[in-house]
Amino acid sequence: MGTATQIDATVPVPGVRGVSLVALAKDPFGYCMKAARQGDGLVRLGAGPVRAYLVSHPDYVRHILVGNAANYVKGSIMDGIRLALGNGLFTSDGDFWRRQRRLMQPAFHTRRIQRMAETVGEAVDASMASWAPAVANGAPIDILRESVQINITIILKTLFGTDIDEERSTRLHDLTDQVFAGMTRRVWTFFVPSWLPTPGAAAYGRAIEALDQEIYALISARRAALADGDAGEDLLSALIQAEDAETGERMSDRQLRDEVFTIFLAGYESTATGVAWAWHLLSQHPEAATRLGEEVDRVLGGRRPGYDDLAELTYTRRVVSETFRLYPAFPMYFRGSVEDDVVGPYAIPGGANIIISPYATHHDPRHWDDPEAFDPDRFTPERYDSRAREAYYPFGKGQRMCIGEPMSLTIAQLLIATIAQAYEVRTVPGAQITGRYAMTYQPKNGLPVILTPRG
Ligand code: HEM
Repeated sequence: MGTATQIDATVPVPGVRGVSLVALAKDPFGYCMKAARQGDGLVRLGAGPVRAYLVSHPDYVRHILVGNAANYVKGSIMDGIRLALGNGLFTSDGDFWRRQRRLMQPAFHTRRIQRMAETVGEAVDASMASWAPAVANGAPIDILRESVQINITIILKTLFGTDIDEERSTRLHDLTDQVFAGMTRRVWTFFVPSWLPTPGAAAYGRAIEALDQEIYALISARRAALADGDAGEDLLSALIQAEDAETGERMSDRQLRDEVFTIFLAGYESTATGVAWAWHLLSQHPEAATRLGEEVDRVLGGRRPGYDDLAELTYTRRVVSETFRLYPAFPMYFRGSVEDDVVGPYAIPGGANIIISPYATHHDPRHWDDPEAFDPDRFTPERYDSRAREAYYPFGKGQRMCIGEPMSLTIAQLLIATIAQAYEVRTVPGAQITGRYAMTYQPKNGLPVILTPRG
């Protein structure tokens, strides 16, 4: 339980002004980002009885995620997400979450990530081979679609030890998109009266059920393989065998399903989208692409990058960091306050919905100079000072930080280095690129680029 705080602050949280509720209904993400520019990083959303707050000031974010984290649970906005993820690591709270995190953390150890680097190489090789005809003809390829294909291959191999054909991975991706769409619709329902029907509820239910069948089939195949003595180096085998150090307990089948569903959903589209946005940015900033190319040539001398090269690929890493600043894969995440609290000068009541937005912080000129500019050198040791660190949190903060961060950064760095080594990436003239929010922030209609082999 949170620490009860006497509210004696007198400053009411400012409400949103001059943005119509029609705008909220049409484009809730756009509404939230406009709202974030008002006030000083804590603003009350909606109107009437809605008790929802958008938080983007780094100090207030730190208070909620770190300083008084015990007062902020995942909250009721997550109810719609729980329909899909159940009581997995992303959605659970309290002692149950703590036990699961303790149980699962060892499965994300560095050795597994090192092994995963080989899988990254294989997946990107297969995709690059399939691009050859388009490259030869100067035809565009959709780098988002390709990045999704590569990342889904990596996560399935890492999670289940399974190679997967394109048809199945396309089916899994379609289902994931439907699940994300259902979650997104549910997330915004706290703005509307509870007696209104939620659009798309049946389709959401069907998508969860279909993805469930796929996940259960993959779990039972892995259980059978384990029973046959195939120890398996995959994440799922580690989760099946994980024992609580205090109680010796293992996870139930239902819990395994929730965790696997969570890792699958949290795990590939986020990284895939990030890598695709990186290529979009690089295609628009040839000077950055040239520096990247020079770095991979110098460090790798024509060899494929491996895990041990990552520390040397410092500019590549800065490109990844800057991409996740401009396009944090999860631009918003959610909490609910337990007791009344004081955040900065503001009174926040217990039972309120809280939206934390790294996207809003990362684009705020009060925290970043020229925030819309793509400038990887913001992340040089000289410039990435403590103020910038506070204002940067694509993977969260505090005890609920992303368990997959090292995995995701490794994949992103390796993919960007490998593609930079082989191609120059150019924009397609006339292509209009816009984003859309569907839990992750992704290009709306794909991301066409033209790849030219590097000399
Ligand atoms: C670009 C890639 C990714 C981004 C930006 C990202 C972002 C995040 C964020 C912001 C949170 C915290 C949410 C909160 O505080 O409510 C989180 C949690 C989580 N992420 Fe990621 N993530 C990424 C990739 C991954 C990958 C690759 C995996 C797994 C393989 C993963 C698994 C999880 C899990 C299980 C949690 C819940 C952790 C907990 O509450 O203990 N994520 N992620």
